[in-house]
Amino acid sequence: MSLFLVNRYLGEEEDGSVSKETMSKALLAKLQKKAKEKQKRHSAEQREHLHDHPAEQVDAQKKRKADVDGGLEPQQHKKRHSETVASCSVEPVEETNIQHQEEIQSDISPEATTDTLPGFTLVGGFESKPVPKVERVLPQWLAEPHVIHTDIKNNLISISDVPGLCAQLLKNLHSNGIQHFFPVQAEVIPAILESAQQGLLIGRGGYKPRDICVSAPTGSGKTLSFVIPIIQVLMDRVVCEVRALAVLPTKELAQQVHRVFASYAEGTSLKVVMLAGQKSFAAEQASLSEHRWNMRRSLADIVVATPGRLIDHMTKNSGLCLEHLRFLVIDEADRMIDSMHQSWLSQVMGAVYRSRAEPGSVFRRTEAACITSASLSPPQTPLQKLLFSATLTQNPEKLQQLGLHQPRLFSSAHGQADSAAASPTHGHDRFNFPQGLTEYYVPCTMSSKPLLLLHFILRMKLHPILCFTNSRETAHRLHLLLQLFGGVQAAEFSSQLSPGDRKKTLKEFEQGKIQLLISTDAVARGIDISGVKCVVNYDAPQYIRTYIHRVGRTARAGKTGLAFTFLLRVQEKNFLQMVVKAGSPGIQKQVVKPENLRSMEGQYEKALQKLADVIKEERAS
Ligand SMILES: Nc1ncnc2c1ncn2[C@@H]1O[C@H](COP(=O)(O)OP(=O)(O)OP(=O)(O)O)[C@@H](O)[C@H]1O
Repeated sequence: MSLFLVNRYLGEEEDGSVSKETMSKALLAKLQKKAKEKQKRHSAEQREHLHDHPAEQVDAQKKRKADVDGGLEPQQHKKRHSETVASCSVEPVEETNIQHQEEIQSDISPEATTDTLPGFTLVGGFESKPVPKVERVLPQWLAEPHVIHTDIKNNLISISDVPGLCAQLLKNLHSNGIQHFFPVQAEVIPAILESAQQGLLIGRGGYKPRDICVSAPTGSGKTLSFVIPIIQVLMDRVVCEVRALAVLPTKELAQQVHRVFASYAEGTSLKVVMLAGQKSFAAEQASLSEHRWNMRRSLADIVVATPGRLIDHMTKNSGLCLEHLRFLVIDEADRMIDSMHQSWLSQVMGAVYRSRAEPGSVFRRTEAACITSASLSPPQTPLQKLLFSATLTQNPEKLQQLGLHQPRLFSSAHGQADSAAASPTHGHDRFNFPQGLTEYYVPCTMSSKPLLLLHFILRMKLHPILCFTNSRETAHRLHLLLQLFGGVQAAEFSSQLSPGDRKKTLKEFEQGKIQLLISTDAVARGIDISGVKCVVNYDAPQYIRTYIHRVGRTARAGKTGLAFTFLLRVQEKNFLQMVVKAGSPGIQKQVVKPENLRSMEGQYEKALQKLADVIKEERAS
């Protein structure tokens, strides 16, 4: 028995002799015939379409498969469908109804709907279409930088060939052993000098000078490319005010840059002050300014600071006045962008544009905004940002956080015309590696790592070696283990050491008293240690930027150097891909045969046993 009974209007009964049943059957046969014809027509059309568009054939097959309920195969689906139908024991009348409904549904073809209902979008019928790849389009200043040569040795420029440097600076350069400028210096020094041609108070033509971004390999001499022009421009100042501020991510880097500024400011009246927590807060405050007869007098022309200490001085109102700031140097700029959450830049900008000068005065300062003829007319003291990094991001969104004004980019990563980096549409950042650097990876196991390191020092005599670990704990254990093994002058370096100990350790390493310095990434960036022949990544770095800065501690200033990265089997594929994608000229495999390590194994086992006791004792104390 059927669930529903549908009484259908069967037309006028012309002849009373024809029974209702006969008419039903006739109608059913007619409808079935019509449905079959329609089905045939539809499949013929589909075949024709797929023949014209073979690529869609695969999609159509996939779609057909996906359409099957619950992911069943077509056969199963058919079976289930027929079972369902059978279990309902549908009377012929209902069967007619089902077919009739199908017919009605198939009648609503997309064409028919859009034809009959113009302006309506048909929902459904989604098919995967090949979507054109979105290509990265960089702003022109990033896509077309001023190119810097990476080959230092063959592109030296005599210091006397760079115009605009005074006799005192040339003397200081000579006394620091510098006869030639490196390519980055030869490009960037004249650019900064040119932007200050009109003196300190106004930019070229009365306008704000363009900001400058520099992306050049590690050890290519970026420090002097801002130190020299800043000293040159500020040298003629009459009143002492803070006119240059260099911000660096770590205390060690701030000390290093402070030293360079101080040595080139010799023989001038410029005063360089460091705010990095090396001295007490009060001592730093006293070095910034003094008060006499109720007047503040600045004692600093150039301030070198870490962001944290800088904010301390600004918030505690310690006498740091930035209203006359002309140059803001952001060294290791990509790292500084990452620390932007500390909002140090917005605080600096706030202090710079807090000027009390009357509107229209030449000392008036307004932040660069949309350029109109009105906004350009009043001359004002300009602030120029100078950004430096070996791994400067090309991500405009990140750079945008720095609020750059019509920036100019000097970059070596775009140097080779055939390189993918030359393309502005390239999907990821590529960097240049120092020319004198040779990169190797060494396949290893966890237990063979210390033996490999010992092999490099004792057999291959590659010292001084700067060895990087990913954690303080690994650095400490490795140091203890090598001490227990004996025969190697090793030291460890991490943020756990006191500032004094850190300074002493670096000095001893530089003097050659330490053969192996085991360090965390505390010295990975910017630190310039002369004479490092070899860098060992005891733990493979996770990020390409970390790798570039670590290996960049060797092969500096046009010299040669070796970098070895110990890789576990599981790390090999990803690590090598990462390095090649970043633009490495090539990383070679260096296999150390197990028999080369065998003779050290006995002594190493003993050292390992002792290490367990030492660590226990350390934990207990
Ligand atoms: N013109 C030059 N002649 C000789 N030596 C130079 C010259 N310029 C810089 N150097 C030396 O090159 C070394 C590297 O310079 P610097 O530290 O400025 O490199 P960098 O590009 O800042 O590197 P990083 O990206 O690692 O910070 C330093 O020891 C520096 O004294």
